Amino acid sequence: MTTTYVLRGARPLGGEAADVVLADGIVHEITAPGAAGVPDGAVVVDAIDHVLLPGLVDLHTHLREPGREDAETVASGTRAAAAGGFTAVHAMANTSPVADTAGVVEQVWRLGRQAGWVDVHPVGAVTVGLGGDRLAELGAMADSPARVRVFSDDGRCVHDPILMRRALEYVKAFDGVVAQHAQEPRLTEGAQMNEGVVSAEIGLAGWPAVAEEAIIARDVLLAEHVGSRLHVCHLSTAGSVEIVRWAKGRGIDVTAEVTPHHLVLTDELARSYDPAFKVNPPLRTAADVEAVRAGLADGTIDIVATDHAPHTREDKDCEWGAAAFGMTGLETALSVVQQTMVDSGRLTWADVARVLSTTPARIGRVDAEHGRPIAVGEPANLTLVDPAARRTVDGAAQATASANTPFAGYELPGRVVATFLRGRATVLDGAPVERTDLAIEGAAR
Ligand SMILES: NC(=O)N[C@@H](CC(=O)O)C(=O)O
Ligand SMILES: [Zn+2]
Ligand SMILES: [Zn+2]
Repeated sequence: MTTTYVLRGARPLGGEAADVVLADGIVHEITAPGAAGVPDGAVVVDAIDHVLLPGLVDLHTHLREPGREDAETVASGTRAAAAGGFTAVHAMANTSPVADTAGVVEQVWRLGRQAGWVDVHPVGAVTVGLGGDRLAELGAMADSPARVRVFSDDGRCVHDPILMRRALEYVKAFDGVVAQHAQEPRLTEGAQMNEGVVSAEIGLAGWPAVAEEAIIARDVLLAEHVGSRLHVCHLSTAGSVEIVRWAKGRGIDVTAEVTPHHLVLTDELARSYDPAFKVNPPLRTAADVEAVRAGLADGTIDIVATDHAPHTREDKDCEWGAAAFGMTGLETALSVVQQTMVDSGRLTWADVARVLSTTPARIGRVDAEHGRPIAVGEPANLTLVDPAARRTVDGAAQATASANTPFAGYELPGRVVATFLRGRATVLDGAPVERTDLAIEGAAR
């Protein structure tokens, strides 16, 4: 038996207040505020002035299992995801072994089900071992119980144009998408940060914007040529926004994501030589930050994806040059979007639902369950947010197993009060709810 929840006075998509009743895994009833009855045993959640969103969907998460369980596991990463308001994540393929076979993607998918925090949708590698020279068994991964629809060599760029072309052609058969990590490898050899004034002044090898833009330009043309769909991972430069805008104007089937960190942080932070700010693609300039915000506001950039990239202390607490690229993001994403886009008036909460739930669910083809309208009969995958709350980020206090947040010590707006996965609370009163029903739910499925 699942608990019934009465969300008293919530504002679906930031609109008019309502009572929203969750029962039997679905949205059971939506009434005027204060009007919903409370059945025996139901839990009433004070949701006055809280925004109710469809559960967030991350198209770009690194869960590190198998292989780097010292940095994150499927269980710890998905617990962090629930704490951040997510109900589904797409787990990137750059694990060890690489998720390039039906066996590995099925393993990750099963670990996600066992953990039960969010729905885990494995991303399949495009090439064997991310090696960039042979296509992986894309069809077998698509046909596996994990039903893979997103394919990516993320961490590496699918550089060979003939392989990229074949991948784009191949995934059409099962309505898949290739998610490209756009990084021209020759132009970025040894690169440590954005190429520009700051890299020149502090003497770190630079990574030019054109290394990203050249690949995006090539790939949108390839996608047009073969009539396939393309997704651009973690777009980070003003020029990339222009290329995607041009491609969409031409009718090319391309979607693009921006990370929370590229919406707010700049390469000025590298002056600290703090590897917390070392990430791929690198933090760019203030002009790029403004361009990606404008691109997200006008719909050129379709979604926000976290690129949650946990790393151990050994891999991060060292000198800049030796440190790993990447930052955690699941537990700060919504707050950063609120601060940069909602509180500044550039997006409404309905837009936030679109860029963090509805559209990522559609791109990843998980939209039968996730990113649904908040309406009676729909699956109760929901996130309740208190936008008036403020909190100071403490890396050590987060649910992720790694502490490499770039936002340590930042005061951010908004707090995830509750997350519901098929009507079950994974987060309540802002804290993850440990499952007591594992055996029962496992059997029921
Ligand atoms: N973003 C990063 O800096 N690192 C990612 C890889 C990637 O997303 O390219 C990682 O796996 O650590
Ligand atoms: Zn990447
Ligand atoms: Zn990534």
